[in-house]
Amino acid sequence: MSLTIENLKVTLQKKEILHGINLDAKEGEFISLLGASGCGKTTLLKSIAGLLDVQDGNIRIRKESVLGVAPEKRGTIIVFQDLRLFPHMTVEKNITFPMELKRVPKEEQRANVKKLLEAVQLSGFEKRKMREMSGGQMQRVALARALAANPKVLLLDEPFSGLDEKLREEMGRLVKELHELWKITTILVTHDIREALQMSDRIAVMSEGNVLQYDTPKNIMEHPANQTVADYFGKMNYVEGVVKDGKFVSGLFEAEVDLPDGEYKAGITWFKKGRK
Ligand SMILES: Nc1ncnc2c1ncn2[C@@H]1O[C@H](COP(=O)(O)OP(=O)(O)OP(=O)(O)O)[C@@H](O)[C@H]1O
Repeated sequence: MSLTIENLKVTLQKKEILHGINLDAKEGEFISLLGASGCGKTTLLKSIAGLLDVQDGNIRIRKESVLGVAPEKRGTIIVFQDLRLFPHMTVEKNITFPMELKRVPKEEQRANVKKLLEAVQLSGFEKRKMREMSGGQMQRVALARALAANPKVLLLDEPFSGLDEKLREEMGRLVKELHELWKITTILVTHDIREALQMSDRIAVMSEGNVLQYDTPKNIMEHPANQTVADYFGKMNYVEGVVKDGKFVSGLFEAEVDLPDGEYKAGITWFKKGRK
């Protein structure tokens, strides 16, 4: 469902952390919050979920303000980096937990678990104890549990950052696949520029409690709003692509260029011929 954040100000221990954030996500959009450590990404996510008090501004889900609505009644679910699963319980129990709270009938719970485990590619793992699962498998269970709550807005707070690069990419692909299928409005917090570019419809680049730019990956790459955004994206090593007829095309962004045809590597402000 759609999400609108209007002039949001949040103060923690007498220090203003968010200075008037404006952001909107259309129904089914995939948004990333990108920015240096401490810029307020988690604070924004927790505010949306109702885990922090808001001093000024508004948060609307499907046009209705959710300020004052208890976290469990907002229709938001956060998956944190530490996952917060119950290690002594089975996979099934972990996933049915939100359904128990909603008093979903047992039969329906079992059918849902089956469907969710299929979705996260863990069919047959119902009776396994959480502590017998690998890191990547736990991430999948956490995702299944989040989806079990049937959220209006799914909030992902760097859920893959503890994984090695290969697993991280795998999880990224899975989340994107699930998003394509279920179209749940999703906000992902990440430090990883490449992940944000690959996964998002739009990216909010944050710095020190403000949003510096909120736009599609393509527009941000082609027209960074200011030097801070350009420098931030400049840290990304490169993307690979092809120049044909004056146009550079890659999986991440496209740009008009005055270069001969061929394969190129590109940073935000440079192009280098060849793939080496
Ligand atoms: N409970 C709190 N009380 C006081 N200050 C806090 C609290 N939680 C976070 N902060 C401060 O708020 C600022 C933003 O923190 P936040 O966790 O939102 O940043 P972040 O962008 O998510 O960082 P990271 O990428 O490292 O997770 C930081 O300066 C942090 O020290």
